Order: sequence, then structure tokens, then C-alpha cells
Amino acid sequence: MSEEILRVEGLSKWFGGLQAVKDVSFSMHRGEILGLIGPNGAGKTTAFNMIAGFLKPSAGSVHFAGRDMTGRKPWDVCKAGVARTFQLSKPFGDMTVIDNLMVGGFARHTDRSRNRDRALEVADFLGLGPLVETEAQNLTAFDRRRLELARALCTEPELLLMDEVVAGATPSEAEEMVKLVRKVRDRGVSILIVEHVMKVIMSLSDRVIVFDHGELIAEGEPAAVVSRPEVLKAYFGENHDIPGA
Ligand SMILES: Nc1ncnc2c1ncn2[C@@H]1O[C@H](COP(=O)(O)OP(=O)(O)OP(=O)(O)O)[C@@H](O)[C@H]1O
Repeated sequence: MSEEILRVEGLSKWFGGLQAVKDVSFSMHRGEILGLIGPNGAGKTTAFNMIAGFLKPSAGSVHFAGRDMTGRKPWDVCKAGVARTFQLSKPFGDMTVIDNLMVGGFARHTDRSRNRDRALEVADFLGLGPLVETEAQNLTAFDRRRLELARALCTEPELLLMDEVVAGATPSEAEEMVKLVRKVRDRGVSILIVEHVMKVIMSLSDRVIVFDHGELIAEGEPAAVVSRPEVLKAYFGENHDIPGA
């Protein structure tokens, strides 16, 4: 059995009277791609933000590589080796790709030449090599996504939290992004991915967990999980009638 990289136990979040995440527990092992799915408002982003340190849990714990990171700030979580991507990439538009990437590196190390080398290597790795001197504001939407992923990799993460990587992408861009995510995993980075596009989740994930109304309702191998009655009910309602099913 491979080593555990993430353990979430009894994680809960209240927003006033609304419990967005309810006593959720799961774990990930090193090198795994875990898909987190569920209908709108299921609590995926809230759980994600608690793991990344952007929201303080109301209850429960988050352990990363054996260290208790519960309620720690995003920069501490990042220093511990957890990076995240945002659905909406917001690079420093008037800075070049390489400078944007070096900002990512400085989150972890202050050594400028090490950060530059790392940034160049990551840019090459993700197909941004020819664009390193381009201002970020002149990149295509897809290259901005690459930049978002590259920026996260420059912090040298062991665990990468990815939020909706293909939202708004064309089918061929989505395919390209799936390949890039696999390449990142093949470098040894574990990946927790929140994604609405089922095709992407099904082809990328080793395992999926399903949230509904803040609860974890199913967990397992992708094809088996998405055909479970409780998962179909969460997505399509009680009297679901799926064409072709
Ligand atoms: N800061 C907040 N204050 C109050 N309620 C919130 C806050 N953030 C989220 N919620 C509520 O918590 C619930 C879970 O939201 P969350 O965004 O985590 O769901 P989600 O599964 O990520 O949804 P989506 O797929 O639409 O992004 C929703 O009812 C949402 O309205």
C-alpha cells in the first residue's frame, strides 16, 4: 500500500445556519488522481478551500503528509507542499510568462536563479517554452490555463488541488489539458481535482468521491461510482430517466 498524502477527517463548515460541508472524511495516497464531483452547491469548493487554507473549518481536521494543517493559512499550506489552481486564471498581465512563474517559485524559495531554472523547466514541460518572454495578457485563454498550472508547479508541490481545469475549453483543449494533468501526475504529484465535465473526470481519476448536500455519498472507481443509484439520484433527482442508460 502506498503512502498516504492527504487525510481529511470529520471536515465540516457552517456559513451561519447553513452547513455547506458535513462531517466529511476521505484520504488520498501519493501519486493518486482523486476526482471530487457532485451537483451545484454540494460543498466541493468549500471543502477544497478548507484543504487549501482559504477557509477555516468549523470542525474536523486536514493532515498533509502526516502533518496537521487544519486551519493553517494558504501560504503555510503552500510551503508544506500543497498548491492549487483557480478556475479563473488571473496572471499579472503586464508581466512576462517567466516572471509570473518566478512569482510562484518565490512562494517557496527565495533563491532567484533556482527559481528561474525551475520556471524555465516547468514552462518547457507544459509547452510554454516559446512563450516565456510573452506578456501574460497576450496569451490565448488556453495558454493562460497552462500558465495557471505552471505557476502552481513552480511552488514544487507534492499535492495539487485543481479547480475546474476545462471550464469553457474547446473539446480539443480539454483533451490537451487532460494530457497535461497526466504528465504532472507522472512527475509524482498527487492531484485532487474538482471538475464538472464528466468525461474529464472519468478519464483522469483513479478514484472519485461524490458530494451531495455537503455529505460524501459515494467513493470508489469512477465507472462504478457514477452508476450507483444514490449518485444518479443526486444528479438527476428521484425519477431520473437518462437517455441511452
Ligand atoms: N462564503 C459563503 N457564505 C455563505 N454560503 C456559502 C459560502 N460559500 C458557499 N456557500 C454555500 O455553501 C453551499 C456549498 O457551496 P459550494 O460552492 O462549496 O458548492 P460546490 O459544490 O462547489 O458548487 P458548484 O459546483 O456550483 O461550484 C452552497 O449552498 C453555497 O451557497
